[in-house]
Amino acid sequence: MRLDRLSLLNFKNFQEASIELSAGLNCFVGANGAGKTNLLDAIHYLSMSKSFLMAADVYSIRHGDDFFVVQGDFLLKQREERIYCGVKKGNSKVFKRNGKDYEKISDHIGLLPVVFVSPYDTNLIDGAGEDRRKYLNSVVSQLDSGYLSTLIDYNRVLTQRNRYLKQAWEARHLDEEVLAVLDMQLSGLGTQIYNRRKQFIDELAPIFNNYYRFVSGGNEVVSIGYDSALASKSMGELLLASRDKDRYLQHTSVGIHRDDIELLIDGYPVKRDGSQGQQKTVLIALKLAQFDYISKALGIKPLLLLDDIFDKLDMQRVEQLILLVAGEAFGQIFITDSNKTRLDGILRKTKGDHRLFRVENGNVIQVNDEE
Ligand SMILES: Nc1ncnc2c1ncn2[C@@H]1O[C@H](COP(=O)(O)OP(=O)(O)OP(=O)(O)O)[C@@H](O)[C@H]1O
Repeated sequence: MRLDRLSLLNFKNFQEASIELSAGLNCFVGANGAGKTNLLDAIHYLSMSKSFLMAADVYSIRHGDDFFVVQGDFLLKQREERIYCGVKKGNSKVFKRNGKDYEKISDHIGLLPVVFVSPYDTNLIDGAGEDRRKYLNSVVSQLDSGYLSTLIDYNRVLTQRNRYLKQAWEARHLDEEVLAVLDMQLSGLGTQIYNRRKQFIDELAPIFNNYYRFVSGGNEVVSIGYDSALASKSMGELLLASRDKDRYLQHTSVGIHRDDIELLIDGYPVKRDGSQGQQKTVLIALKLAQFDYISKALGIKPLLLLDDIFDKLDMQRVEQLILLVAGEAFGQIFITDSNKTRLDGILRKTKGDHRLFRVENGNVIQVNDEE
């Protein structure tokens, strides 16, 4: 899979831009605030139908305008695919594949997978459990279209259960049978989600370790695990055991909406004991492992978006990463850096097709390597 052309209209700081991309490595160099991350976010839109920054769509409309359009011409399994995303203030988002509106935009997720490595990923380490669950949900839904609908159903039943607990508290009467029906539905959906997430993390773990070892030079040992109360008890047992507590709390205190990912370095939490460079290496290894996992599961190499990945890393780690990026293991890569010398270093090592672009105040210009 590859993106051949990216066109933007009123997207963030780009008034109008159209870029012909390399099938291999695409390097974007420019000063801070030039719009490099915005370009990667536009690509994220075409894959995931929303901003990587999770912001509302209207914030991606260029200041002073009232709509934006992002369009991409892809080649997927020898077929051309034109993806269009348009957002106008006050209207709902229009998302089209080859000129045809999607009935449900969520049906698009997984068609053109993407892996985004970003400085904003730090919330996967120092953020709340919710940030890590969002990450899990976003990755697994690219792998398995049924997962997203199961998750939507789970959240719907969870809302119903919480509403019922509140009503029962206010009415001073709880019908055990109503709760039992809700619990049964929630357990069935929750167990499916637990199994899918656990399978993903268990299979990701050895790949994650390998990438960490390669980039760090084997200086530390890391591990990743899925942290869930469902590991020791079934969801039905957990709901039953917390029924009294939930009545008083008026919400559901157990379930997969409380789960987390555990990241350790030499046996201790990365969040507490990892240095900034180690934390960054963990995030990069996690995302590269995700890339391998998705490639194998879907039989397509996702687009790899690498935003400012070298910051905070020592020379040895930077060199190892350059080896990875310049190699043949990944498909189409998009990499941003404010340091042109570093990008030149990567381009010199790259044997395959590549292009260098300069980004300046919302303009993108293709330049020759030696310029
Ligand atoms: N809706 C918008 N309309 C106009 N400009 C916007 C909008 N949203 C963000 N910007 C501008 O985009 C710029 C940030 O772009 P971006 O994050 O892509 O920079 P960058 O090149 O990646 O910089 P850095 O090297 O610092 O990471 C800022 O100048 C910001 O004001």
